[in-house]
Amino acid sequence: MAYANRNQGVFIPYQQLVDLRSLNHPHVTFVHGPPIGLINPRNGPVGPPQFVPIGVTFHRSFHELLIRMEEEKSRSLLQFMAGEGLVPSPEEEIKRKNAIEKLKQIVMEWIKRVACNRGLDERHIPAASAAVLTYGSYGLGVHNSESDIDALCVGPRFATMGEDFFVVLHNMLTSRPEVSEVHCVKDAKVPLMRFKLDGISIDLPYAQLKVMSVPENVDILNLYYLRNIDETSWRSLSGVHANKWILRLIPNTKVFQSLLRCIKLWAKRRGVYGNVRAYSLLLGFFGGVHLAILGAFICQRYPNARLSGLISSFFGTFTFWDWPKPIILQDGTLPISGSAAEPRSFMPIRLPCRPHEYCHSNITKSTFYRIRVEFLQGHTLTKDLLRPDFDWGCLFEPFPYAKKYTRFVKICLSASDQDELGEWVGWVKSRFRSLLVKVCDSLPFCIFRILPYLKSQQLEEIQGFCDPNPTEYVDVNVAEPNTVFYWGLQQERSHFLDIKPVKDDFVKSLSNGPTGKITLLVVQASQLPKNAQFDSESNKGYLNPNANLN
Ligand SMILES: Nc1ncnc2c1ncn2[C@@H]1O[C@H](COP(=O)(O)OP(=O)(O)OP(=O)(O)O)[C@@H](O)[C@H]1O
Ligand SMILES: [Mg+2]
Ligand SMILES: [Mg+2]
Repeated sequence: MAYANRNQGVFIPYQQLVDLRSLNHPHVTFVHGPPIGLINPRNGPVGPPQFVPIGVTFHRSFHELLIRMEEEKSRSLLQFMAGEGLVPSPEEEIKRKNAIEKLKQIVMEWIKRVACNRGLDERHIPAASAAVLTYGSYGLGVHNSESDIDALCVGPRFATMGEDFFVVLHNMLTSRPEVSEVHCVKDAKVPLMRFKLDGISIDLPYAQLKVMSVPENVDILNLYYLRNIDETSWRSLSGVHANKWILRLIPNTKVFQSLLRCIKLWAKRRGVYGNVRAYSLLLGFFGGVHLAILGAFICQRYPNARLSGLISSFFGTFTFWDWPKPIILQDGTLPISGSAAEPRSFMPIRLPCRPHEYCHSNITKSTFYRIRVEFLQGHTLTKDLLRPDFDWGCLFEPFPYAKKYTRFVKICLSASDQDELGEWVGWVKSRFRSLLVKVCDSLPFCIFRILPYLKSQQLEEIQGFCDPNPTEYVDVNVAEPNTVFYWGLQQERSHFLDIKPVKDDFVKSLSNGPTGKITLLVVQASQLPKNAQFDSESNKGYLNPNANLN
């Protein structure tokens, strides 16, 4: 909000200044608050009174000029984004809509079959109904052609997760010709089935409501439907809840969507976005939900700002944020007092739905550092957007791994066919955290359980820093289907890293799951495959999960 006054110009309070703080212009005057004196209770005032700046005033014509320039920068950013081909084409959108319609039909067929299997009265079977609700980036309208569709299957009281969802619906899906690569992720915080429908990746968790029939357009914010539901269903519903709240709490949906698209592209290019698709696969970086809440937070703080100003504020705010102070969207309720509800996380980000929980996060010391450096770099680049030589391209430069790190840990996962590889990679990724850091906080306190962990070997512990680049590559020199990761290692530490004990420890943590081959090697930057797209020069295809490395 700006306070206009024809004589004095336009006053903007500090909290609402976007990227103009660095301006040193004759038409800008700093405005100070009333004098604040330091008082010593015994001897009276100490030193001269302090004047704290509370904002700036702009000469009206200069202010208008700034607004025009900000609008111009916002337009050029939108053009840049369109050039990146991030917005799906109308054909792609139709394909997605059709896939969702098909999924809804399959789910309807399924629930009638379950009603039959469960011996429901014949008269009730035609009325048996379940719903499919989309959320995630698709629900927020910020998906691109690489995004999955996150869809929640909501079923009635007689359809169980263990039997009806993971067995009956699973079998129905695998028998359809248009469905492929069906995987069950049962041991995640939010259990789900993951598959491709007409080539589009779908994540499908399940929530069971304690009602006999779930209408197609069920309002899951209505307390009637939420009575007595189990904890897993609550967690599964939280994605849809969070989306609904975010869209309710932001002042302008269109601007929010543009901002979120931009910061997702930035995070992907800079290697701080994990293409996670399940909570347990988060590799210490942001997932879509974290960025959505950070973006919504900035939109709430600067309700009248233009896109370019929001980008600048995004970096300015989070560079100087007093982490681990949590990010909480204003929703009209009072903040929870005390820190009891806050998780022990480097960057707590609270979900905007009730009960208030925090986004699950696997941020480690190394990834926290990486993210903060990226925020700072973003801030340095965008704090003075209005300078004439500013170019949006510099913000979205791919992170130059080969220049930043001299050594990498190469993790190669392979299996005899693509399907097995999918299961194997999913399993290994869900355990990746224990390759980076000690994971013993969930163990009950028992010295015999903890002892082996005290001796254990994790990359961050041994090396002090490890950058788990989330990009997945394929090594064409390996005959079997494979997925390769290259994680950057700190330069200053000793060049010697005995990878064998690290591998042995990690392999131990992989028992009790799907099997496949794993090799761990330390390679020099000069040994990276020749056309590896690790450098900022190669732009397109950098994040292609199947980028060819040879
Ligand atoms: N760590 C998490 N904590 C809480 N909720 C999460 C978490 N990860 C995912 N979710 C829920 O699952 C939804 C889908 O997650 P997903 O990883 O597919 O992100 P997305 O926002 O859809 O981005 P993308 O375009 O990369 O798919 C999120 O919107 C969120 O509601
Ligand atoms: Mg998604
Ligand atoms: Mg997903």
